[in-house]
Amino acid sequence: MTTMMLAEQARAPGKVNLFFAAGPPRPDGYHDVASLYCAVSAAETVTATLTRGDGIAVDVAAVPGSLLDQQIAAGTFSLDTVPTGAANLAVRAARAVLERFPRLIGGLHLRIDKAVPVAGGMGGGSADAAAALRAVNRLAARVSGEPALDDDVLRHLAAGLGADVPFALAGGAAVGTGTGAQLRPAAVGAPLHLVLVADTAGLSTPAVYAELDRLRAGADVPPPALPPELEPALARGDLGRAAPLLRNDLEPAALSLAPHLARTLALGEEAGALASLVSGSGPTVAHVLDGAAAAAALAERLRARGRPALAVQAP
Ligand SMILES: C[C@](O)(CO)[C@H](O)COP(=O)(O)OP(=O)(O)OC[C@H]1O[C@@H](n2ccc(N)nc2=O)[C@H](O)[C@@H]1O
Ligand SMILES: Nc1ncnc2c1ncn2[C@@H]1O[C@H](COP(=O)(O)OP(=O)(O)OP(=O)(O)O)[C@@H](O)[C@H]1O
Repeated sequence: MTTMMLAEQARAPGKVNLFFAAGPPRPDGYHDVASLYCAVSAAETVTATLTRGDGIAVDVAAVPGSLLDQQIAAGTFSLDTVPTGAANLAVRAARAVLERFPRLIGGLHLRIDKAVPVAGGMGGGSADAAAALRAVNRLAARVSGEPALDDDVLRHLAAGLGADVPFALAGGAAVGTGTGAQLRPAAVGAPLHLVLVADTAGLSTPAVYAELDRLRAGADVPPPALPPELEPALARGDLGRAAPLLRNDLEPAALSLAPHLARTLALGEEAGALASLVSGSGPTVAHVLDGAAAAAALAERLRARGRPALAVQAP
């Protein structure tokens, strides 16, 4: 007798924000942003399997050699801290899809193979949500015989799950406006070579935004916008021109909450990086290197000194 494994798998990338400007706080607690999102070659994988039960069970594992895996090996992170219940973004994503397939009976098992640091500013949870949307959509359609949700519906569900989830669904490079969920594709002429350096602790995204508001209290904050020259320079693959324009408004706030990040940022200058910046709300730091060999060498040197570090390509 053969058993048919009813499983579907999907991947979604972690991200860095090559440029990130945030406006003043809005009445709803969010901030309007201008974000140049760029996917990195460190990705999350979600495998959705149909079960006989009726709940959603979650198993989380670290991808061998990933930044997350290095953090676990260094003893600075434990997978036990990742929620496996309704607070997990992949579970929320799965639920959002299942609501659209009301006739489907059965439970779900989600296996999440994580590569991206947790609460690291790289949108790991958002990538899990995006991958779960796709995997559960395909599984539900297969099992129910109904048509799969189209991309417009998936994008709508993604926006309801978090500001970074639509980008995780789209991948590549994109400019995000509004809360970051409104996207248009951006051109990157030559992939960037980054070294990502993980930190010993995570930073809470709302806490970093709150610190930004505190640091800017009383100041006149301009509406968020990308420098006009940045996109054309990146599209041409002109890193010499683009690198000095890279900036993250959340970096001073992340540094205020985690002052030791100044040291991690300084590692880039010592290594001849073209730019170094905190990724999103931090604390992961991204160094932009001039080529794959330079990136691999820096990552190797940092790992030899016990720092979780990884050379990646973006996008
Ligand atoms: C820092 C970034 O990762 C940069 O891409 C994002 O702005 C954060 O995206 P995210 O984690 O998907 O954010 P959400 O889960 O939607 O929101 C978490 C919290 O971050 C703050 N938040 C988020 C996005 C935004 N444009 N303004 C905000 O003020 C709010 O306090 C919100 O309650
Ligand atoms: N699938 C998930 N993986 C990791 N954390 C999750 C997940 N679902 C929910 N969380 C919760 O969300 C918090 C932030 O996780 P996440 O790794 O997405 O942060 P982040 O990468 O800094 O987010 P962002 O860059 O979007 O601000 C975690 O501390 C955890 O409690």
